[in-house]
Amino acid sequence: MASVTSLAASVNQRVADALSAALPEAGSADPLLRRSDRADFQANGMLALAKKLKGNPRELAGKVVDGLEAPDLIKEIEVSGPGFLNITLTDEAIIKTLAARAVDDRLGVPYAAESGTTVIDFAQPNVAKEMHVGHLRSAVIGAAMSEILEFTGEKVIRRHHIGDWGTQFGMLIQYLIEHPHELDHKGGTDVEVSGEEAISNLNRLYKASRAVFDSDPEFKERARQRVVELQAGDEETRALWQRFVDESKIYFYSVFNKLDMEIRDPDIVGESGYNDMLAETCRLLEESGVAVRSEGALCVFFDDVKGPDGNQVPLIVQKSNGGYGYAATDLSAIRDRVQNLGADTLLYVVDVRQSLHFKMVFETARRAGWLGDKVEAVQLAFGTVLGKDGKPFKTREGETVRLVDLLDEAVERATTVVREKAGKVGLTEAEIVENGQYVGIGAVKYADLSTSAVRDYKFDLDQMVSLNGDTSVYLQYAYARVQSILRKAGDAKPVAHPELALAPAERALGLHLDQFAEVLSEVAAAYEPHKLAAYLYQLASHLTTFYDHCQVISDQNTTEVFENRLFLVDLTARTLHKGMALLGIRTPGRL
Ligand SMILES: NC(=[NH2+])NCCC[C@H](N)C(=O)O
Repeated sequence: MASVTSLAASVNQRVADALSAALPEAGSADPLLRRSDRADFQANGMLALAKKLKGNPRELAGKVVDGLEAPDLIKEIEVSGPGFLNITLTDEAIIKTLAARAVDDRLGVPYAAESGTTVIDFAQPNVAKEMHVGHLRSAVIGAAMSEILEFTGEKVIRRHHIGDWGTQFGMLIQYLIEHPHELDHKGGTDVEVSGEEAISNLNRLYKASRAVFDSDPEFKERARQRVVELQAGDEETRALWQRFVDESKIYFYSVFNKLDMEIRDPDIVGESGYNDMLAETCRLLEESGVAVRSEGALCVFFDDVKGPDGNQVPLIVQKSNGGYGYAATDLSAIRDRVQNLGADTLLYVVDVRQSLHFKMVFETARRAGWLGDKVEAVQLAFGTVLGKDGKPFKTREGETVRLVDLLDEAVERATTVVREKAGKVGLTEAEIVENGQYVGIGAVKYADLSTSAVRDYKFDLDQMVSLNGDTSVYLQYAYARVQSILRKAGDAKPVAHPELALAPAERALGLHLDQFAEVLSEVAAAYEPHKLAAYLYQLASHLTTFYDHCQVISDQNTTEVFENRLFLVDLTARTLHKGMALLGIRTPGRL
């Protein structure tokens, strides 16, 4: 696998060389190269540099032009405005670079120069509870980030920090002890249980136990005692707890399956997985003085975290009754992930409403020395999913919307859209059903991934499955259209012909294709998958313009033009496919 130097990087290097030759005292100044409308690229670096060295920017730019020798790469370079450089590349350089990208499925994307181990915490629903849209966001964004990081060479360890511990389990387990057959499935233990059955079982049990808990003080007390036994590792209690976890996993897997997402069992390490570390975590914090006792509770204080009354609001790692909460678990998880899993980066894909929690947890871990001086802890925070009306997403009855219902509806709408066009392509019923799934689930994922994560976004199915605009189905159709051209081309192979003169639409498409690697490395570095979505959308738009101006299959074309255009659309299809796959979205060949 050869990693390919992008056109932008090549040009940048040549301009930088010419710049330091023209002005040795400039050292290794950055030419600040950008894509431009006026030419292919514009370099703005001469302005700042001339200002710094008290020279004339146009003069300096002129010297750079005179000293630049790159006939293979640069067709035209001129000084413009107050001292910009407008740079136009040769057609040959564009096609040659793309040909180098096309050799294998890495598409010339290099492995990151500095890669390490990232432990990514995402897709973390709660046991015995229905999944909601917030869990969708974490799953979709986290899965995409994992794939992207892995593709750029990072070692990625996935952790699904499911909520499987805490006081409500005392209530559930105690209820199950008193009503032993409530979780049973008709037909014995080895019947196949569906996700639907599993969640309805759990919902029923939750409601029933809650009712007793609220009305019967003695039950409440027994439930409290049960938590203690659970946390102390009592065998019978543990076994019953395990049944809740197993039943929930059946449900989680069915939802993830619907989402066309693979979640591996060993990667599910819930809150309970850190139980044995909690006491030690607290002891270390207390001994080092990072945490102090305050009214019986073990607390960490922060100068800049204050409540409305002006008093500091601490992070509570152990409650005054001795119980450990969410923070103690997260701190223990950090110790595990750094010390045992060797993480250099801890990435948390969690709702922005938990930002204060993570800020305090990270700071505590830092004070305790658990992050060393090189481990980075980052929350990739996402905003709230809103309804069409812009208000938090609820049913008309004011309840949280069930994730599965949403997904089913998305697939249903998408299937209608697919069916309307199916005749033209000659899809079979089975293909319509399959494509409906790919389009519906893709639509939900793409809507989530195409806006900056931290912003709230509106869950609007009509918009999501629209054929026009920034939607996954638009991209999927673009992909399918290329596949149809490639099928029509029959045995003809895509061949790059660097000697050809390119039409403007070909150049624009080509230059955009070449940016794939750079976009990916940006996305990986800044944890911004929406930039990959934007890139792919622009790619599809360039493709559309290309179709409008350049026919691939036409009597007017020479064999070389035909093969070269085939080459361009084929590389576009492969780039779309790869990019969409990284986002977790399928690209059917016929749509
Ligand atoms: N390490 C973590 N705290 N991860 C986030 C867990 C999210 C939590 N289960 C929730 O549903 O809100």
